[in-house]
Amino acid sequence: METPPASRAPSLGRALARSPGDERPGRPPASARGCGCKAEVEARVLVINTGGTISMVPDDKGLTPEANKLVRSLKNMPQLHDEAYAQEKRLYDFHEYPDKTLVLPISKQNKRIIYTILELSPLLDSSNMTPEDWAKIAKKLEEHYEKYDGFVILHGTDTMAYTASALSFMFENLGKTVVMTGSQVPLYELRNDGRANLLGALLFAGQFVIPEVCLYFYNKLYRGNRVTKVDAGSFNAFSSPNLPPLANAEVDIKINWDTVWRANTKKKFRVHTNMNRNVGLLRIFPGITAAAVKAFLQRPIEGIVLETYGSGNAPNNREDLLEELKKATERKVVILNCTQCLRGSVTTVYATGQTLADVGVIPGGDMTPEAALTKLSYTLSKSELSWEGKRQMLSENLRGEMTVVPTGDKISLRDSKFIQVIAKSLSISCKEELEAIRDTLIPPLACAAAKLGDIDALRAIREMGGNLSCEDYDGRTPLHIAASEGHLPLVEYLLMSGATVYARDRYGSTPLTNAIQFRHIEVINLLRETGAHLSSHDLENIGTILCGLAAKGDVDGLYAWYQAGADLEQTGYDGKNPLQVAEATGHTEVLDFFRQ
Ligand SMILES: NC(=O)C[C@H](N)C(=O)O
Repeated sequence: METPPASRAPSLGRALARSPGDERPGRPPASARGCGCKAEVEARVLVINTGGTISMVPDDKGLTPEANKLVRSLKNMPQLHDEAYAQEKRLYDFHEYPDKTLVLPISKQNKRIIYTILELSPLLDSSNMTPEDWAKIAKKLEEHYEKYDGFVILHGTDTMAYTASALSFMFENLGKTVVMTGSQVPLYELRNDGRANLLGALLFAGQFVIPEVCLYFYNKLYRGNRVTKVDAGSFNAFSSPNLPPLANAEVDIKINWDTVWRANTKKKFRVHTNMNRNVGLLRIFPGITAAAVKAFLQRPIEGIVLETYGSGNAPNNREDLLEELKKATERKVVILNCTQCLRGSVTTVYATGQTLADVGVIPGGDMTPEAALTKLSYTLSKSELSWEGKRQMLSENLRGEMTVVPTGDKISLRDSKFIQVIAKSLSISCKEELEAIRDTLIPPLACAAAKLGDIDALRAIREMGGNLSCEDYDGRTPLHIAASEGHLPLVEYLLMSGATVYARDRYGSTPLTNAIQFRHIEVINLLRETGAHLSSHDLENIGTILCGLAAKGDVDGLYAWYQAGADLEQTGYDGKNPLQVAEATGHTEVLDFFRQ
């Protein structure tokens, strides 16, 4: 999956297009390899194992997940663990969970993915999963959110689409990559799909910032709340009928960055675990009785997903049925309309569909039943919202779970004068080449606009279809530049436009470390509010850095690190802390700062 054949000639698109937000650089050059020209970088991924076929073994009752077996087995699989590297770097000496930590062989992008596997207890066949288990997964991830660059959740395939959908709502303001995966055949069998699925999931979680709950299966990365299990007997078990995959991992990994969902927020990541369980799925069928519908809608039910025919149709000649639905909505039961079809959307083109809207049923667009049910459960648990507020929330696109047709005039790539002029002078007309030009020109343009603090220019770039999380040749994003320059309104605008606070440039800097470097306290505070934090990489040699600032009497520098969350009592290489250094060098302003 990782290595393209050497003989393939680079296309114009491949040569020009650099994926925005691509390839998190992770750590700075820790050691140079081979010729010394390419530095190896590390990323940390947390794997939460919940069970499923991937970790099952046969017993007298059939396949069941076996606890504590996965790490032991993976240690013997060279494709998934490089013991020589672990020994050389004394990985087990430094890690919080030495007996649960593994490391992948070096990837083609020169990344070392160090991963830790934590298991939930008991491991479950996913048919046994409940909303309490979703909450357990969410809390485990929240507990470790700041310590890892990305996350993988191992899960059974049977209800993976439900869990992926539920987690997509439960994770509010998600800024890091979460990839769910599993397998159809246990990883311990000779021929299985578990190894490839786990490897692919780790590579996505460790190398790219795709801030969504994704589902990786059979070489494809999907948006988790768009999938449904469609095949019980194939490795190709999932389908995302209404949204193309976020990425394909074929000879090359190709990420469809335009599709990646971004939280567009200044708020910090948090999990919402208290889902409402008084929800249900009701699939209508020819001849369904009003008594059955009435029974289904009885208290304590608070909301249902009504699975209707075609583009959202139900019989409009069945007064008895419509009466039950109307009575339920009058009792404030929320009814969300989804189609029984695998592909397509609920509309009101037919009179039979309009009738449902008339009795208060909310159109669910092209949501899968799994997404609709979990969205209902999430929305109904928002006790701060009124009934109307909940209905409103259900019709909004919260996590990319439904397709919203954009209103207003969006300037398309082809309409952009600037791109047209360039394309014309280069005699380019095909869509792929236009896109390649766009992706090449947008990073420097967006970074230049960020330097100038020009929000209008960035707005225009965004309207042209440009991604404001794009990186220039050094991996620097507009947010890095705006943070370095201290342009607070621009930082705010970028965050609200989905820019990631976790981007690292090729020198290992994040927008937060740039803001520290240039002492932009308000920017530091805003980035921290949005969830930016110092990682173990940023804190390498922190004691020595702080002592250096104390020795120079640089109070602003110390304050910037303090605001960013650094511990000012760290000691430098000689065992002294910044306060002791200030005392020794007689910097009274630093001493005053520490005494405050
Ligand atoms: N392939 C699988 O993982 C199926 C299994 N029954 C589960 O969902 O846990």
